[in-house]
Amino acid sequence: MALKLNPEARAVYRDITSQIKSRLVLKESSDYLENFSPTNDRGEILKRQEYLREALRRVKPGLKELIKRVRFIRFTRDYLHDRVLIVDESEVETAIKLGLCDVTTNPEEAEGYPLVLSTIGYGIDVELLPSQVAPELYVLPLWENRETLKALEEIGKLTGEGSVAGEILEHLSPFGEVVEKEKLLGSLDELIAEKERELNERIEEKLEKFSLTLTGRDLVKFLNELREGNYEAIFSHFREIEGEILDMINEAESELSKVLGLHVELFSREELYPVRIPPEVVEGLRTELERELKVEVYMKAREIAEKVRPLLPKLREELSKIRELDFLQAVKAFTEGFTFPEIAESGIAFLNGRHLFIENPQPVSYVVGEKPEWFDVPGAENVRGENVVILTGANSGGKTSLLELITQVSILAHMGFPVPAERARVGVLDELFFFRRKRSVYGAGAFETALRSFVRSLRGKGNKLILIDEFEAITEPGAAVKIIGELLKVAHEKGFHVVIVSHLGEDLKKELPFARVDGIEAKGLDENLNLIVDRQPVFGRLGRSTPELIVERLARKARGAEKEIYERVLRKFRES
Ligand SMILES: Nc1ncnc2c1ncn2[C@@H]1O[C@H](COP(=O)(O)OP(=O)(O)OP(=O)(O)O)[C@@H](O)[C@H]1O
Repeated sequence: MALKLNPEARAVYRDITSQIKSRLVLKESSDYLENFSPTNDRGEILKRQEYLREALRRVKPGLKELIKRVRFIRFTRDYLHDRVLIVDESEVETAIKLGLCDVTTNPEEAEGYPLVLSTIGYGIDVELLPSQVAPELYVLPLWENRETLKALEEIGKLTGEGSVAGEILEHLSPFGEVVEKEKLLGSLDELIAEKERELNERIEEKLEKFSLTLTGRDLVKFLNELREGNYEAIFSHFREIEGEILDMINEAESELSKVLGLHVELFSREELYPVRIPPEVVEGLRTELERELKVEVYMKAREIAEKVRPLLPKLREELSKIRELDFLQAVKAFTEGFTFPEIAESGIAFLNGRHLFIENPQPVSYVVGEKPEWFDVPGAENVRGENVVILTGANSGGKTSLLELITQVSILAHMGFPVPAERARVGVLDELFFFRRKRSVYGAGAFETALRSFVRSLRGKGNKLILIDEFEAITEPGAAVKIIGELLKVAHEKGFHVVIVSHLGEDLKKELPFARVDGIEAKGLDENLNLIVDRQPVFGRLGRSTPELIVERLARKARGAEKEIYERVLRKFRES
């Protein structure tokens, strides 16, 4: 069952999960976090710990960067309008069910489709399988996600778990040729216009040179031939240049043919200069190229799909594992330096716990309930396994922060996560209550609400940890001692664990012999009159309050009559 959290404990849980979520690369991975919601099942906690201990080792430096390159490859079932499938009457139903393209039994209806597939010999032979009818649907998503495949391959190497992505990439590589051709087809107009321009330029150059050779001696020869009526010689002169131009045209065409992978004849032989390709010829070429390419793409895709299909289940598995890896890298980053707590029957103890949301916190060691043998911090001899602790001490000493830290450690432990401490032991809880001090609300309404929440937390049985931040602020001190005293007795009788922040430590201690009183103390004042606080509570000792320290400081500094008065006040403090 889930560990029950009251609203303020739940808010701490939310803070923790949003910290982890902020370290995820993929939004989808946050689903994983839901498997780790706090539980009161000891076996489950231990199972999660065991899993995380192992799994967090798989996270290696650089993993996050690789995960950033991964996109989820979606194979969608599209209806392809460029093909028809000719089948036998008996196969029609199955073929239509594939839902991949038009289906017919009549070969005549196949006209107009660039791609004709058939199970009965009227086109490219296929079996009624998606991978044969529409192999592009397998290959294209993979081709477009080569970056993801490369990342998966590297992740496989990094984690040592291997990957099928490398093999898939190898199979895919021949697809590059047809993709190149598709690109070429897209820029056919520019390609041809460029060739046309280039060719005209070369012809023009040739003609210019030709006109130059005609000057001088050639001109005299030419005139002589003209006079003699030797037209044949004149024509041969021109034919020579005509031949050269034709050579150039042929050369240009064979270059284009090579690029397009198809024999083309584009330039008119009638009009040699300027050469010009009529638009309808370009269109004709485009149609032909498109048709050829369709078949080529299909054939290549089919060949590749055949090889790649058996690898897809493993690829899917790898992709879904990416979420897990992403989750793990986020957890690892968040829990850097944390330790897995021992899971015990009850109570909570930790050494050098570090508050999650205070920057550079002073580490604090704390224990509620049974004291582990390793809990040997200074003053630990004053800890006697008390279940109920009253936390007292200086203003802004860190009392609230300590309750928060206890909540954080408890929640993380119940998630099966490591906790921010050097060592920790956490008893399995059924319920965790955290009551913050209600700062701005005063009056009977606030008191009533607070009292009701407190009492409600004491109902029933089970393992409970109840953390209460200064209850008396909303009632009179005298009444508070009576109320808190009785309620803590109930908690004690029921074996619940309680930490309550109170300034009434002294009075409560008299009422509650079973409780321990801890104190967070100011070590003194710095040169700016600021308190120097030791965040580590002193076990079994009331925390000196701030006013006392200030009086002490003034008493030390003052002279004469004033000093005497300060000392008298100070003595009053010391008496109690
Ligand atoms: N372990 C710690 N290390 C460093 N700073 C801390 C630590 N604990 C608390 N602080 C800082 O001390 C300040 C006061 O803390 P907190 O509010 O917990 O004190 P408090 O004793 O509950 O105060 P109040 O008497 O007003 O209720 C906060 O700014 C907090 O960030």
